[in-house]
Amino acid sequence: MSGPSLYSFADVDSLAQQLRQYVLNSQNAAVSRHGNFRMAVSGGSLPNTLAKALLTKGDGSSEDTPLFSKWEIFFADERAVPLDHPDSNYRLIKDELLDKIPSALGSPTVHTIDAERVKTGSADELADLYQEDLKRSFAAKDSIKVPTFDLILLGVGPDGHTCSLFPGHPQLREKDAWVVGITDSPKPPPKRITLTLPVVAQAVNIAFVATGGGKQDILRKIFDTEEGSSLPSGLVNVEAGEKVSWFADNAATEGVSFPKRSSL
Ligand SMILES: O=C1O[C@H](COP(=O)(O)O)[C@@H](O)[C@H](O)[C@H]1O
Repeated sequence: MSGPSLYSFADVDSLAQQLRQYVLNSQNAAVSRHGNFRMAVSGGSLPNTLAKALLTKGDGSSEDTPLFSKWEIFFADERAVPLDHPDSNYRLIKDELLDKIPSALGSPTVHTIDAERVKTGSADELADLYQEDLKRSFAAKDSIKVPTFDLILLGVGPDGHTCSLFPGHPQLREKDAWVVGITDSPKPPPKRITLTLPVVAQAVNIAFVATGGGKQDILRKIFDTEEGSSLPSGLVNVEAGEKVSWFADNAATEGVSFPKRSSL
């Protein structure tokens, strides 16, 4: 299997344009395969860029139209906070994207963390409940070892974390569970749930979005050093290879020697 693609664009607007094309290609292929589009999203800076990509007017063709009523949105990771809390990844995607989708385009089905149990449930209980939700969507008829998302959209932290999989954390080695809880996230808030690495690597397509000069050091580490391939984001590159695309701007890729592409 060959490696990931690293796309580098002049600015966030050009990145958003290409990200739109990539997401809609993925949507169109998924809808032809099985009638809907099952995607997992991250929090952090991603929802803002994703909204830029999806809320702009397209060229009006059927290939360039988001079919939101066929979308099922899951979370690559979520913080164990109420859904209206400022730290909630759901709240972020709701504020940035979901609330701004014109009603004529339909609305996605969104799979949130269990809102009733979020305050009192342990991280493990919340992870189990979310895994049950995934089972209902992905394994309703068959028993499957790992769910196959059509697309997973990821961010990367300055330490190389992605989802809520942090460097050196035991959850990174999880092989069986689809979703795990964590109570000691080095980035606040500490209590979270996250998809596991085998679930991320199984997706049909996986895209990282990394913008701004603040991502330079970590991108250099991930793409140009041995050490980078053992960080959580680097492990996604290793495990999923050519299924992985990185959407970055030139500010983030400055100084990265790994070959860059400038269009899809
Ligand atoms: O805590 C988190 O951080 C990562 C990276 O966020 P960014 O702001 O550096 O893009 C994010 O992907 C993850 O979903 C979030 O929970």
